Order: sequence, then C-alpha cells, then structure tokens
Amino acid sequence: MVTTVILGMLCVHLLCFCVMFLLISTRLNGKKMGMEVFALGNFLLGLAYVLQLLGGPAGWGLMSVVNHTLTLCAPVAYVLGALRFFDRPTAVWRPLLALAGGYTAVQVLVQSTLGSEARHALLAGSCASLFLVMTVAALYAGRTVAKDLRAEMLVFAVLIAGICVLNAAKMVMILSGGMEALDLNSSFQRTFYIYMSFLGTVLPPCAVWLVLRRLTDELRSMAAHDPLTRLLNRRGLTDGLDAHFRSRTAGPAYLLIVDIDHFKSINDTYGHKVGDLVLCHVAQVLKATARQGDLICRLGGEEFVVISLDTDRAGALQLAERTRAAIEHSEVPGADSARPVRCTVTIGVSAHFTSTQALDESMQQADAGLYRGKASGRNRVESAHA
Ligand SMILES: Nc1nc2c(ncn2[C@@H]2O[C@H](COP(=O)(O)OP(=O)(O)OP(=O)(O)O)[C@@H](O)[C@H]2O)c(=O)[nH]1
Repeated sequence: MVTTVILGMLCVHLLCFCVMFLLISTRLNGKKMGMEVFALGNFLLGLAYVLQLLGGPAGWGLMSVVNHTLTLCAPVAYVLGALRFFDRPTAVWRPLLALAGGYTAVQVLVQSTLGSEARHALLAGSCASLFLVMTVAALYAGRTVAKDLRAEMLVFAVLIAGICVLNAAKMVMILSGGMEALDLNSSFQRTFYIYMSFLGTVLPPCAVWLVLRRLTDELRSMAAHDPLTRLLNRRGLTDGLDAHFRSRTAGPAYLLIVDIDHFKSINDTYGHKVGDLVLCHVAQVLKATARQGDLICRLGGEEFVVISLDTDRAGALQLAERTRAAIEHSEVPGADSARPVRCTVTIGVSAHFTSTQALDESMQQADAGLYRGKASGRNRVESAHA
C-alpha cells in the first residue's frame, strides 16, 4: 500500500515537472537547451508508472510490455536532452522509436523463450547498464565539455549511480528469487521507489538550475561583447582591466586606439555588408597580432581599442606598428573577389597606466595621438608623447 502511494506521488511529480519543462521550453525561443526532450522523458516515465499502477502485479500482457519499453525509453530521452543541452544537435524521435520497436521485439522473444522472470531481469539489467553509462558520461562531461558545471555533474553522477546500483540489485534478486522480488510490498521495492521518488523530486530542479546558469552566463557574455565582431565591448574591457589590475603581479598597460581610415568611403563604395566584413577582418587581425591575454575591444563604429598588458613603451609601439602593417598588407576575405577590398588604420598609443581609473585619461592620450596621425596623412602610428 505504502509503495503504491509512493508510486502515485512519483507519477504526479514526473507529470508536473513534464509540464514545467514544456513551459520553460516555450519561453526559450530558438535554443531550447533540451528542455522539451527532458519533458518527453518525464512524460514517458510518468506514463510507464501509471501503467504499472493500473496493471497491478507484474505479469505478461500488452500493458506490461508497453510499461517496460517506456521505462527504458525515458532515460534514453534524458540522455538525448542532455546532448541538446550541451549543444550537440541530435535527433530524438527516430532513435526513440527504433529503441521502442527493437526492445518490444526483444521482450516478446525473451518472454516466449525464457519466461517472465528473464523479461523483468532484462529490464532491470538494461536500466542498470544505461544508468552506468550515464554516470560515467556525467563524470566525463564535468572534466571536458562542462568544466564550468563540474560540481553539478558530480551531483548528477552520484544520484544516477544510486539508481544504477538499485537496478543491478533488482536484476540479481529477480534472477535468484524469482518474481517475488517484484512484490510492491517488499522492503526492497519500497526502497527502490522511495529512491526513484527522491530522484523525481531532486533532478528536475537541478536541470532547471543548469538552464538558469547557462542563460545567465550567456547574458553576461552578451553584455560584455560586441555582437558583430565578438570582441569585448567597453563594459567587457573595463571588467577585463579590473581583473588584470587586481592581480598583485600586474605590470603597466598601454592603450592603443585603432581607427579604420576613410571607412565611410568603404561603406559608400562597396555597401554596408562589405563594411561589416571589413570590421570583422580588422577584428581578426587585431586578435592575431596582439599577445594572448591582451584586451581587444570594439569601441563602436570603426574604432577599436587594444590594451597591451605587462609591456613597456617599445613593446606597445611595436605591437601598434605590427598591427598597422598587417592590416595594410592583407585583403578582406569574403568581399567582392573581382574588386579586392583593402583598408588601412591609424593608431594612437597612450602613455603607460597602472589602474582602471586611468582608463579615460589613457583613452584621451591615445585619441590625441590618433588625431595627429589622421591629420598627418593616416595609415600611421602616433604615440602620446611624440
Ligand atoms: N558597415 C558598418 N558601418 C558602420 C558601422 N558603425 C559605424 N559605421 C559607419 O562608419 C563610418 C564612420 O565614418 P567617419 O567617422 O566619417 O570616419 P572615416 O570615414 O573612417 O574617416 P577617418 O576616420 O577620418 O579616416 C560612418 O559612415 C558610419 O555609418 C557598422 O557597424 N557597420
């Protein structure tokens, strides 16, 4: 009786969280982060348990076959949802339908040759294997594709390992003790469904937490980057500079303002699309010529900032000259091949500075150099103390 009530509550949990996942997925326009597939997994498992409640004692029949197939398909749906969460676009219906068809056929075969015990043991064994794979996959993901979610992946792995062990124990009990092991009133079955109920309550909020983390990370990244070139924007630049100067060993920095020459006429001659390609090209060259760790930002329009960290005046001027020459001698890829597009830049270099508070002053110094460079013919580097 107690186990039946637990099973009933588990169904309610699974189906309620199924609706919640669906609602969340409708709010996530475009990238649904696997929420709709998690909803499907919950629905399949919820339905399996409803069938178990309606079907009564374990036996052979259509309801039991469908129940077993759904029970196995649900964790596979969770795996497919997780793949989508980690940006691995994957088909859902085809593999699930193939699994459902294949497993139903296997069930009929096992039942007719080895009997009911073997069919139930097969389900417990298949689930144990699947959960073992999921446990290992969660641990592996925490070390590779989801390093930022290492703690969360560890929690998932531990929780899934628990149900893996319980399924393995169930298989052994069925093989050694027969169908009595499936008696809902046995202490093992009670423990099994209490643990399932615990998982059904704990895992969905964990999944929602992962989605929330991804969304806030994306928002933070969007707030710090320029959408066209994916370089830092002014806010990202200030944050990066703060982080640099917080370090005890931080050395002085130099600020370079890089401004594309006659950009308006590039737009007027080739159109705004090519103008955008020119901006992306300059961004790429800046990334390639700057040192790793230097801060590169698009201030807006055709104006960029490079902050060269832990360097001296000669190093900053060398970087500016290297950048100017690289842009002058390169062609804009993807632009009209019949009329190769090139551009040049003028660069103003500030004096050294050692705090984020000095950013505005350094910007003015570099701007003054830039103004001198534009006035004396463009395509040149001018420093603050020239
Ligand atoms: N294609 C494109 N053009 C932009 C973007 N943002 C600003 N612009 C254009 O950039 C041009 C900037 O022109 P100006 O400020 O006159 O500068 P310039 O023509 O480069 O002249 P100098 O700097 O003196 O060499 C304007 O025509 C803007 O419309 C953008 O995101 N994409």
